[in-house]
Amino acid sequence: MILDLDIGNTLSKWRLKDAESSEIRSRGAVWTREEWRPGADIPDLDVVEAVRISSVARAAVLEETVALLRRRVRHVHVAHSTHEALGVVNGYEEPGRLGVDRWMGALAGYQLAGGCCAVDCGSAITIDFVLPGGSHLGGFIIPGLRLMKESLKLGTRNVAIDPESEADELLEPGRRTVDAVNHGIYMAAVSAINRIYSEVCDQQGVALPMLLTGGDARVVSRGVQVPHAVWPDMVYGGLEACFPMTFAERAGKMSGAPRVPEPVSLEKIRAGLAFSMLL
Ligand SMILES: Nc1ncnc2c1ncn2[C@@H]1O[C@H](COP(=O)(O)OP(=O)(O)O)[C@@H](O)[C@H]1O
Ligand SMILES: CC(C)(COP(=O)(O)O)[C@@H](O)C(=O)NCCC(=O)O
Ligand SMILES: [K+]
Repeated sequence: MILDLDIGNTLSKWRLKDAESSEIRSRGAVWTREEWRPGADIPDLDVVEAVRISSVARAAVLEETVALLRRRVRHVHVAHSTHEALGVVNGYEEPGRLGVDRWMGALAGYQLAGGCCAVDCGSAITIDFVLPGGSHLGGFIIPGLRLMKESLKLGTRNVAIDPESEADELLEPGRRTVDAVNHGIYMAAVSAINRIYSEVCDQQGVALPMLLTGGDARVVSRGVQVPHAVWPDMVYGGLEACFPMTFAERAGKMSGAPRVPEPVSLEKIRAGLAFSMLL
């Protein structure tokens, strides 16, 4: 089995992938913390022959995790943000400082769709752009839904947005604090994504397919008007592309990759932008 680990600021996600069949056998998530203690929510390492890790947690968390895994598993691969990989050139002045989850998402998006806009809705919402030739432009970082809510300190932190709620409801004015906050942060997130996408496509003169991932991707997806696909395993897709192990991976296949969404024309994007400026 291959153990893929995506350690975020909030949650450490894992999945076990069969090295022979490329099937995903199990998956889970635990709160990101200093140590991995064996327990019901942690995979059994006895069946693991290789690990691939993307981590944006504090260095100590990664070091502890890697030290523990190296005692039990032969192959441990840790992803890093580099100047160039798989045809993508990192847009950061200091490439190593780009969050490796963003880099994995950008690489996966490029491998799937060519140029793309990769959006990761986790603790932070990150919006990264890669042009069709492989040039990563950099991106945007805003607080994620939960962080925005906590920063208001209005006592609404424990009332999460119902992931099943419809965008229409979430975009109405709230008539209680908790709704005013939930609808406000939702509007902030989806309007930022819509606007940033249009601005950058306009600047670059290209309509890019958008891919969405992260813990809040599904609910955010409902409010994003830009045609897009939700790809929960996008960060894992970057790990697969960087460290291919299975037959399917060596052939360039990434698990759970969606169909590439067809972007609307650049003219439409520009018309939408011009219209929003007039209001
Ligand atoms: N079951 C869940 N447990 C915790 N957070 C969840 C859950 N479902 C959705 N979320 C949302 O997803 C976010 C975490 O998403 P994730 O992509 O794992 O973030 P990160 O990579 O920063 O750890 C939380 O901030 C929260 O808003
Ligand atoms: C921006 C992030 C905090 C997002 O992390 P996440 O929400 O996935 O936990 C992470 O990618 C990070 O720590 N990046 C380093 C700074 C940068 O990318 O510029
Ligand atoms: K994120």
